[in-house]
Order: sequence, then C-alpha cells, then structure tokens
Amino acid sequence: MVLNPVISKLSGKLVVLASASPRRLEILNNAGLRFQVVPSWFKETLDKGLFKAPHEYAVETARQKALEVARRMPFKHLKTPDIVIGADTIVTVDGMILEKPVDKDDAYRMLSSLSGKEHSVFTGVAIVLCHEKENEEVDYQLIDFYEETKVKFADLSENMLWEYINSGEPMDKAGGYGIQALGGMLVEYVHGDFLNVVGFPLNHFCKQLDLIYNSSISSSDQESSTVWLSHNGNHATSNLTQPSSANHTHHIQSSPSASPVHKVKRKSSETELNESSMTLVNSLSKHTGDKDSANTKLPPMTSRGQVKEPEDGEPKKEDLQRICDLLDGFRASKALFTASKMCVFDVLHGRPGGLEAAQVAQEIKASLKGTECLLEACVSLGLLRSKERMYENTDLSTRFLLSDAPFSLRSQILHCNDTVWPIFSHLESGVLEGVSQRDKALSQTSKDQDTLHSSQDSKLRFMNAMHNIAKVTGKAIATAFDLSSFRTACDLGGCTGAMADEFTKAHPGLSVTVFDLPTVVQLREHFQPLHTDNRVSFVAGDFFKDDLPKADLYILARILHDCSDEKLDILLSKIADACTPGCGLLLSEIFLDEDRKGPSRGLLQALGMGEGKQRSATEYSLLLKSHGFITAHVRHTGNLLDAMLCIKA
Ligand SMILES: Cc1cn([C@H]2C[C@H](O)[C@@H](COP(=O)(O)OP(=O)(O)OP(=O)(O)O)O2)c(=O)[nH]c1=O
Repeated sequence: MVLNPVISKLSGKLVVLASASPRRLEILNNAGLRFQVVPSWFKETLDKGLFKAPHEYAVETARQKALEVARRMPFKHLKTPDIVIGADTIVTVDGMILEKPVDKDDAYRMLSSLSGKEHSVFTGVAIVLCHEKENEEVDYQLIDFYEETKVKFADLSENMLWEYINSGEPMDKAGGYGIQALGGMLVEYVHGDFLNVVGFPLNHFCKQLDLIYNSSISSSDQESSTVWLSHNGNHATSNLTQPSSANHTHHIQSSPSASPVHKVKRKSSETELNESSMTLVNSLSKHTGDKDSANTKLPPMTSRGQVKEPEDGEPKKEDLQRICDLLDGFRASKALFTASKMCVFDVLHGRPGGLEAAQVAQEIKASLKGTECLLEACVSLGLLRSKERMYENTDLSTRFLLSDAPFSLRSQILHCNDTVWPIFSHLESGVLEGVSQRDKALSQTSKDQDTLHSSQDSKLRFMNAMHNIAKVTGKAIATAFDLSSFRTACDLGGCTGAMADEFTKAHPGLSVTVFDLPTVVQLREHFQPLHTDNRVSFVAGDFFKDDLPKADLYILARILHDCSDEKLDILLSKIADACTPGCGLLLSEIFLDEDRKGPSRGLLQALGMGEGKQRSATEYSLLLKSHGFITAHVRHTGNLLDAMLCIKA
C-alpha cells in the first residue's frame, strides 16, 4: 500500500487521544499531530475468556476507551470531537495475556514468563469519527485495527529481573517492560513495528487514515472494519455498513515474513461483539433499509444524555425484556431440572422422528397436560425441537442432558434440583443470617421425601455431580499449562478421578494420585476410568488432617472457594509444608473479574452462603503468595472454570 500524507488532513479538526499513556502522547506529538488528551474512564476489565484471540481483546478495549470519551465529551466538555483515538497494548506469551503488573511479584511473574522467549505485543487501535447531526444527535463511525510485533527476550537472571523490577519501570507497562527505556536491555530482537511495542503503531495508523481520508472509495464501501453507532440504551445490534454481514479488516503485518498487506475476513461484527462490549443500534446510516440489519429501532439519545423515552411513555422493550428474563429464570431452571429428573431427554433419545406428547407422558408416567406444558417449555428453551407435534432432542440436549452422554450434566442438574434449589428457597434467611441454609433446607427436604436416600446413595449422587463438572472442564484445565517439568501430581479432593484422567491423558509423563475421603475412594469403582493405564491411583484420607501424598504438583480443583479462612490456612499450610521450592500448585476455580462485577456464575454461587468465598485471580494469587506460592501463569479458559499455576518459592 502506498502511503500518502495524512496528518495534514486532520488539521482544523478536533482530534482527541483517549489515553493517559505518555508514550502514545509522545509518538503522536512527534508525528506532528495536533490533538487534545482526554484519558478514558473505561475500566479495562473485559472478560478475556470471551475473546477467541488476544488481539480481539485489545481491539475491543481500545474501542471502549475511545467510545467512552466520544460519548462523554459532548456532555462534560460541551463539545463534540471530530475524531477520538483509543488504543490498548497487551503482551502475550504461552497463550496468556499480560497487561500492566499489579505489583512487583506480578512483574516478576510476567518477566520470568517472558525470559528467553519470543512473545507478541498487540496494540489494538480504535478511531471514532463523530458525525454530529442537525438534531444534536451524534453518529459514530468506528474503525479499528490491530498490529502485532514479535519481541524476543534474552535469558534473564534473577538478579537482572529484580534489578529491572526495582527500577520501577515495569509498573505502568503491559508485560512489565518498556522496550524504549531500560527494558531495551532485555530485548534480543524485534520483528515488526517498534513503536507498536511502545504503545502505538504509527505507520499502521497513518495507513488507516490514508484509507479514511484519501481513499477514492466511499466510507461505506471501505474495507476496514467500520461500524456506525449512535447513542442508545443497552442493546447490541450491529448495523453494518457493508452490504454483506461480515466486515473486512486490513491487517497490515509488518513482520518481514508476512505479505505487506493481507485482508483478514472477519467474523461478522455481531459474533465478535458481545452485548456488554459495545452499544450498537440501528442508526440512521445509509443502510437503514439494509435487510441484513433488521434491527430493533431504539429511541435515540438526546444531546443531554438521557434516553428519550418513546412519546407514549411506554418502558423500553429491551429493559422490560431484561427484567422478564430474570423473572422467568427460575421457571426455566426448574423446567430443565424437572425434564432431566423425569428422564424426558433419555426417553426421546434414539426415537427416530420423535414422540408425541402422549407417548412421552406414558413413558414418564405423567399427565398429558403436564407433559405437553413441559415439552413446549423445553422447546422454547432450545432443549427440544418439535415438528408437527412430534418432539425430539436438540444437539444441546443430546450433548449435555442424556444420562450417558460423554459430557452429561444430568447429575449436576439433579444436584442443583435436589440440593441447591432447596437452599436457594431459603435465600432470604441466608441473606438475613449470613450463613448457609443447607441444614435447614436439606433436613426439611429429606423429611419431605418418601424414602430417605441412604448415605451411600446421596454420596453417589454428589459424586456423580462432581464427575459431570470434572468431565466437562477437565481437558481445558489439564491442558492450560506446560506441566512437562512435573512427574507426580496429587489431585486433592479429586473425587472420581475424572480430572486426574484428563491430566494423565494430556501429560504422558505425569502420574496422578487422587487424595479424597475414604467414603469417596471406596465408591470410585462406580466411575470407570476413561483409559486403562495405571497412572491414576487413589489414596484415602482427609486433606485437613492427614499427611498429604508426596508430589511435585498439587491440584486444587473447586476446593478453595468452599473453605473457610481457617480451613484455607490449614490446607495451604499443609501443601506448602509438603512442597519443596519449585513444586507446583495448580488451582482451578471461577475467577471473578478484578472489579467483582462478574461473572454472575461465580457471584450467584456465593449466594449459597457457604463458609468460603469467591475470589478474583489477583485475590487467589495473593492468598497463595501468603503461603509461599508465586503465580506463574493464569488462564481464563472460557470454560466453566479458570486456572492458575503457582510455583513454590
Ligand atoms: C510493551 C510495552 C508497553 N508499554 C506501555 C504502553 C502503554 O502505555 C502501556 C500499556 O497499557 P495500556 O492499557 O495499553 O495503556 P495505558 O494504561 O498506559 O494508557 P490508557 O489505558 O489510558 O490508554 O504499556 C511501553 O511503554 N513499552 C513497552 O515496551
């Protein structure tokens, strides 16, 4: 691509850099750009697990930074900018995204994971062109791209690491280093745009401006990822300027091996955007009539920032829908629980063409009316499909709801129905008293049941539920990190050995001892191992009281969140005592967002009022550090559980 003069094209326009980064300011200043700096208030807490690739996370964060400033300025600065530029720089290594370190130990973790390795630096850039309309409304044209640069670190000694960390330079930089300053000492080579590492891919930016201001093609035919936006409430519907439903993005790779420019066909922006990541509406763009963007027309935002309610004062459909979804949530859960418990999905399995409601009613020994209502509700939830009154399983129910499906969640569902549901029926008492209502709920439930489950039956049902989760999450956790330096592992509370199976499958040199209560270990034969090799063994014991089996890696999957602080201290102290320096501790839990605003799966679980608590990755990292374990890697798996690998100092 030939590059033309572009900076002059912006003269006379109100250009805003939505960044507090002194490096970005310096880069754009040196390029002769005249602009204002309005740091973005957007909190960089997007859930990394939602993004399929690291650069998507950086681009989305850059978009949000720029949009926040573009939206705020008309109200706070009483002026609408012409262009707002946002950027986000991340470092990636071993599949992990490294942002700015939270403390020196975090900087150590980051830099030691970069030592001796080639890694990538991605900077996502968002350019928001603001188009003010005669009625004071503002349309935003959003153009984004990313740049990747490869950087190779030398092997760094402990002294080098700590000398660099103690310089203080790492603390406000992604990956914990500044290539343009002392951090330059750590770098063996750079493949690609150096300024991109520093924080802003100036060349790519200029090429993008060239496309915007010098290109002969109109903006609506541009091949960059351009999306039109205007203020709105809170629903994501993308309105593409492209005739097709997908965007094309110029991703200009500057690493010598790649072709100078190649177009990356992007997923339709609808698949890339999650509702919380951007507010898109059907604006009055040139393509309002585009059938592909059959969007819900939403009330525009007035220039004063309030959502203008429709003339008739009716509440916005989207807001009402959101509340109704929550209102109906428990009915949907109970429909799933009941259909699972009554084996509806098993009854329909293997019945070509499906069954009529009457046939299902007969098989599950239920009323026709009740069965019809249940089947129709399951169809509305996507758990069944019906055609001419014949009901069949969907792929979703076949994969997760059949009793014998490889990733069946039926036992977990029964656990939720029989144990969690009664506890949540006492949630108000739980909130009032601040303690678990388990005993009250279950003693009442067990009295209600015709036959009290034997302790073995209830133990088996619980183990089945844990087995379901371990089967669904095991591979993601077992493959989250390079464990080649470990030979023996101990899965504390490993229950049926399902997780241990996944670890031995993923790591041929690893053997795993499952350490769990005698009652659990003696019931393990009910859960056949997934393969025959004998690298999974079982030892009975209580990890709060008994000596732990010796291992060079300890696994804690969904254990810590259930422990009181006192039990945490006992367990982690025992593990620390059993470990020599270099031993590993692999933690698998739901990691809350750093601002504890999600994921709701974790925060709703906390309503069980158990004696434990839900934590963010940083909180777990600090907890483990207090017992001598330094966090080496964190992985948001995008599955039900996240993972963290720590090393005994
Ligand atoms: C890798 C690397 C990053 N950095 C800096 C660039 C960015 O300032 C920072 C990455 O963090 P960002 O979150 O991208 O930027 P920021 O927090 O500094 O500013 P804002 O969020 O307001 O835009 O790391 C360097 O200065 N040198 C480097 O070699």
